[in-house]
Amino acid sequence: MAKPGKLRGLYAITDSQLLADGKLLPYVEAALTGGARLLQYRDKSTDEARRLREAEALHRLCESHGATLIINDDAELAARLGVGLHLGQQDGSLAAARALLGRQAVIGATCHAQLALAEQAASEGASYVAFGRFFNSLTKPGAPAATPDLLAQAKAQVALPIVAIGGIDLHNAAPLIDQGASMIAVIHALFAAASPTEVERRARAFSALFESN
Ligand SMILES: Cc1ncc(COP(=O)(O)OP(=O)(O)O)c(N)n1
Ligand SMILES: Cc1ncsc1CCOP(=O)(O)O
Repeated sequence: MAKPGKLRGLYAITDSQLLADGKLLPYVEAALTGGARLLQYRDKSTDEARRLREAEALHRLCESHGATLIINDDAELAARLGVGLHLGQQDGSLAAARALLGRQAVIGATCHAQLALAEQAASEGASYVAFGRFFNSLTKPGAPAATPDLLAQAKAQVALPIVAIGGIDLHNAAPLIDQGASMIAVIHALFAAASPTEVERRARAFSALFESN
């Protein structure tokens, strides 16, 4: 199981469009330097060789910053690297992923806006449950909408760390942490930046929100 405290803070998620043209590694390094504690490699392409190369490079970066790497969707790639995994509702069995990756692996589950999905994920061995989208998301506009009060309900009912995702930026994140989110997952508000310096500044600002909460 993940150590207490490991699953708290800024959760950065990569996006292949925002991080094209050689931006992936410098922008991720900046996010980690700025304090991101988890990094999810989210790449929907079918280029297996590139995915393996990029995931390996991200794994090295995460290790050098003491951060946790999570692979989106792909349990085989997570097993190959010995890292964590995030599964959506259509991405295969969480219990099978737990059996494949072992007790120590961080495995997260998408629960949209449904507490029942979170309870099920907990019973199947999830390490965290993710709710959202909470706001308009440029990355995934069609994701089911959730409201912040869901986080307080989840905190009372589900004994796992809670991730909030979807349209979160530096102006709307704090109330989600107040309501019970122990991680804030961000794509656009972190990586749609003009330079690595700006990514690092944003990551520091997101991370600081957890110090005052
Ligand atoms: C932390 C986190 N929460 C939710 C998601 C969404 O996962 P999913 O529903 O599988 O959708 P895709 O990301 O695969 O488009 C996530 N990736 N990370
Ligand atoms: C993957 C995902 N799942 C629900 S919303 C979302 C996108 C989050 O990206 P952004 O922070 O840009 O809204």
